[in-house]
Amino acid sequence: MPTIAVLGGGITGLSAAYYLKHLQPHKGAVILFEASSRLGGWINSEILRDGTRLEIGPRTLRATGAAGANSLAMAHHLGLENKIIPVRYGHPTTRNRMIQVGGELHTLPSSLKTAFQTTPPFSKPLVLSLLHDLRAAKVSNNDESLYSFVNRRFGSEVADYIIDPLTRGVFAGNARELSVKSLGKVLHEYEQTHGGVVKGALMNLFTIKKKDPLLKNELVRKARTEKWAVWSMTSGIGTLVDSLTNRLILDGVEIRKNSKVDTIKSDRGKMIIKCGSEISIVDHIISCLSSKDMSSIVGLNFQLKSFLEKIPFVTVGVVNLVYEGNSIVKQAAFGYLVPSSEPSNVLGVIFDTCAFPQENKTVLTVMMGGYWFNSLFGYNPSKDVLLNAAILEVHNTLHIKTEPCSAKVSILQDCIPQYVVGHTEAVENARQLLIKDNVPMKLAGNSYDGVGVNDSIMSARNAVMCLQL
Ligand SMILES: Cc1cc2nc3c(=O)[nH]c(=O)nc-3n(C[C@H](O)[C@H](O)[C@H](O)COP(=O)(O)OP(=O)(O)OC[C@H]3O[C@@H](n4cnc5c(N)ncnc54)[C@H](O)[C@@H]3O)c2cc1C
Ligand SMILES: C=Cc1c2[nH]c(c1C)Cc1[nH]c(c(CCC(=O)O)c1C)Cc1[nH]c(c(C)c1CCC(=O)O)Cc1[nH]c(c(C)c1C=C)C2
Repeated sequence: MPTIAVLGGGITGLSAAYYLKHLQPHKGAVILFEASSRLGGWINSEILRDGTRLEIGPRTLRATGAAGANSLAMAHHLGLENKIIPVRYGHPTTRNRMIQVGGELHTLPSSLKTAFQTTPPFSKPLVLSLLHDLRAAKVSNNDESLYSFVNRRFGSEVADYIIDPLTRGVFAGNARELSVKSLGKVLHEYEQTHGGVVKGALMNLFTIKKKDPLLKNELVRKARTEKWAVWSMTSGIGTLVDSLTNRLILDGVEIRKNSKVDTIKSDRGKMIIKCGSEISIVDHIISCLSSKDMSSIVGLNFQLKSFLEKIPFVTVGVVNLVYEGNSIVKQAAFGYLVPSSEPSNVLGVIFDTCAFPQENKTVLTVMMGGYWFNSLFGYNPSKDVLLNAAILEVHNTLHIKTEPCSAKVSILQDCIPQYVVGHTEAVENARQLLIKDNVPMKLAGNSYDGVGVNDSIMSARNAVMCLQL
């Protein structure tokens, strides 16, 4: 029976081990290596002594799309449905997403009605940007930056006030450097195939779509019927990690914590893993490490290393602020994002307790830095600098004068990979190289096929599906 090693105990690694046992299902040994003493990677739900729940990493999973359905199906199989808290379309956090321009908060248009109105900071109704796209000439290219694509097709206001802040609110990144082909694949395809985004979207209406087989899943159907937009769990996203871990233990997966893989190499169809003084020889590896960590362990395979090294990462400062009382923030909203044109060190602020209320507490999360982290805060800022910046931000923008009753500051070093122009090809080249050299290894995780939790789980599933055992 072949032995499979899963590298990394973040959500991708845990999901890969889960799919090995439940999708294929693999009868041989599965060993999971995790460098640290805890599982979950960037997923980090914390419960304070007074019971207040904080999320330092991800806080919601999208319920929509194929990857959204896939995660829900996994949650269903893990028996988590009673612990899920959905946020339905129509809830203020799905309608009210704000941006800060000139120090003022503005709600982004979120309905057909508001798209026909002129709402500041826009100088004209958003619907006119669709006409801009219909009139804009097609430019044939293989990839370009998200900003330049949107600026060309929809105009500068959509690029500056929607795409720029949204790129900060998902990638903590710079829309002028990130790839439209990787992040807006469909938009890029519509222009290349149909000459424009609106034209492509209209053509798409007439194509027959395959029914997603996951729609048979009870929880997926419930989410569709009840119009869930996003979801979390009663004790936070960490519950997914705990539940997966328990399942893997029952499935007989060998979980090795505190086991940092130092090097891996391929030798006559096997993979050799060096971890401290221990050597393990396995038949296949599913790497669920970030490309950055992976590049430091691939040893002599310089070509693979050079592909992996080219994917940049950004650091995010996360400050969770807790206040006594429920009426600290006046606006009922998801939160707000700050476009890069604003003179601010803040990327955005999430109003956590608006989506997921907690008894007599208001929780806000201020996210800072990202692509601009080092230029704003230097290489080793003290946590006090970030805390003070966060308190000043909510004081100035949300007019919160009271002191938080507790706060948590985290500096998440190199936490979000940046899919820069050319990313899709670089990933494809890295995967092809492994196939060409007969290296029995798959690459999964948020460095390659999407940065969300859903994408990570889906990439684990795809890696397992591609295994030929
Ligand atoms: C601040 C923040 C907010 C986010 N918000 C959301 C959100 O709201 N919704 C959403 O869907 N997504 C969100 N994300 C993204 C999501 O958290 C990540 O995409 C996802 O957690 C990545 O999981 P992963 O398993 O691929 O990687 P990781 O979590 O990075 O896991 C990799 C694991 O590998 C281990 N490791 C590293 N090197 C080695 C080694 N040499 N040997 C063994 N183990 C090693 C690490 O310790 C780690 O546990 C957010 C991310 C951040 C940082
Ligand atoms: C301000 C910085 C950040 C905020 N969230 C993140 C950063 C860097 C990280 C992040 N947020 C989401 C994802 C997953 C995306 C996915 O593929 O599912 C990641 C990596 C979720 C998300 N955040 C926003 C949107 C529109 C989404 C997509 C899912 C959804 O519709 O909810 C916007 C947003 N992010 C932040 C704020 C303050 C904000 C909008 C007001 C914080």
